Amino acid sequence: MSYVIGIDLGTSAVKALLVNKEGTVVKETSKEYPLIQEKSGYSEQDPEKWVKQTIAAIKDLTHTMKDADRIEGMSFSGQMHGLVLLDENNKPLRHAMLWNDTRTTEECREIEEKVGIETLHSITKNPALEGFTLPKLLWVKKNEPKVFAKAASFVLPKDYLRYRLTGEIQMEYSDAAGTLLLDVAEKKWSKQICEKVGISFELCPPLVASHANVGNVSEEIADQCGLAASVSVFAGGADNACGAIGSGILEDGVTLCSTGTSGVVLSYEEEGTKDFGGKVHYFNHGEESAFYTMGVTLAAGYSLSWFKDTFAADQSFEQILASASESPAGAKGLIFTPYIVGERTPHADADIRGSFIGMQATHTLGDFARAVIEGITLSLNETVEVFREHGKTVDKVISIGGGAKSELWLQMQADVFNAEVVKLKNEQGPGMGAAMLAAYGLGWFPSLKDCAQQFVETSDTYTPSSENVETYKKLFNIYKDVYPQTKQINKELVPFR
Ligand SMILES: Nc1ncnc2c1ncn2[C@@H]1O[C@H](COP(=O)(O)OP(=O)(O)O)[C@@H](O)[C@H]1O
Ligand SMILES: O=C(CO)[C@@H](O)[C@H](O)COP(=O)(O)O
Repeated sequence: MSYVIGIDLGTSAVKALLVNKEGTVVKETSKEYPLIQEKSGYSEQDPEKWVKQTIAAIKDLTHTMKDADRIEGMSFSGQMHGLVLLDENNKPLRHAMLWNDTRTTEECREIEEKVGIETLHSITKNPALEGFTLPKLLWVKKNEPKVFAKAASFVLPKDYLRYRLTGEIQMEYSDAAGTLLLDVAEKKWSKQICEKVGISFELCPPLVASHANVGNVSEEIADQCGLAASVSVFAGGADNACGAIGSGILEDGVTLCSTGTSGVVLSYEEEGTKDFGGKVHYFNHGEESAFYTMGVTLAAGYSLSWFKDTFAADQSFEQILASASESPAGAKGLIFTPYIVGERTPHADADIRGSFIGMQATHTLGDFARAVIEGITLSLNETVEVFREHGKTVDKVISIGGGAKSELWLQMQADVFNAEVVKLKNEQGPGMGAAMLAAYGLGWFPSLKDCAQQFVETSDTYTPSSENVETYKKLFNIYKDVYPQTKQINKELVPFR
């Protein structure tokens, strides 16, 4: 039997899936790495750790295999937007600045001023947001001029990882869309934006399609990973594009909800010409010539991990979720807003911070845990609401990411979104999407849709409970009030951080 490997370079860990030609996940593994947060708003990672942990993960997959020489292809899914700035020898000049690093508010305003909000929107389809790559390039240029002077190119996290495995530098469209330098509809780097903001066009790497064969694993890496050097490497995609592919979101009508470190609600778009007024992101899909829109909650799983690490470090996620399930819908009047690193959708605000509202002496750890999960889900519902306001039907949601391991959370998503929520056999949609790009790139299937028919398998469906739907409708209205009520207070708290 032949195999492909799908690598998902997430924010909390790299996950590797070994998938056979029938679409069965034969083996999976994950290896963690830390976030580096030196100041409030800063979020970085060491690219060398991504490489080291990915090699260890692939080794985990291959070391007990007798037929590792039957692994034919490999592809990648990666956390989006992170700036990996490279010198002329393709060596990183500094740690990567990640998608949840929000230090670049000033640079966002500078982009708006120099490019013009309308021009920026017509070319990139998106507003200037702190998480995107261009503001990070400008921040380094301004604050670390000696580092920037040595820059020869920039790539995104999974592109750097792929470079280290193959020796070839490229970026593909679905991730390039999140840089704020791509003409999304034309699929080419925007000379106009580069010139207006003073970034050399030469820094932008060559662009390829997600399923493009970009080379082979180098002999040295193949040796370290227990692979044959003939393994073909395919470019891969942004984690959310890959999550969509791995969940079969390849046509209009089904919505994706991903609860990883970030939280995402995503919907397929055939064309790149619709206008959501910049309220949600609009990016190129990993399927050629397709697009998607999505809203992002910056700290989804991250809010739960923060809560666990800070208040219940001795408990597993399963134990925390079990105590949350003992608390009723509405957590006895306790509301949490997940703005612990600022927010993106629908409030692009780097200064906002989270709140627990309504604490009372009878609240238990379980009530707090429930409020955290509810707050994250209510935040994701703000994107569902934007989609519905723009005429999209949201009645079936495929749920992936770490949060989809929990039945309580899946049922809560059904109740809050008032939609059917479907769990896949494997919650690792992005890794599966990467494996599918390799399978399609190898020519195993005539299209990604054909591949999805074979590879994407659903398991359970969660239907909304009418009683909880009513409770969450009321709670959602109260939740939406917390942002405007705490915005100014948080601005005044900035100097204390
Ligand atoms: N058993 C569980 N139930 C619910 N959530 C979980 C569970 N295990 C992990 N998580 C959440 O999943 C998140 C990680 O999801 P993952 O999709 O792996 O993220 P990423 O791709 O960003 O690395 C963690 O932040 C954690 O909050
Ligand atoms: O910034 C975004 C999307 O715009 C995030 O969704 C990142 O792509 C990180 O994803 P996870 O590590 O949470 O999967």
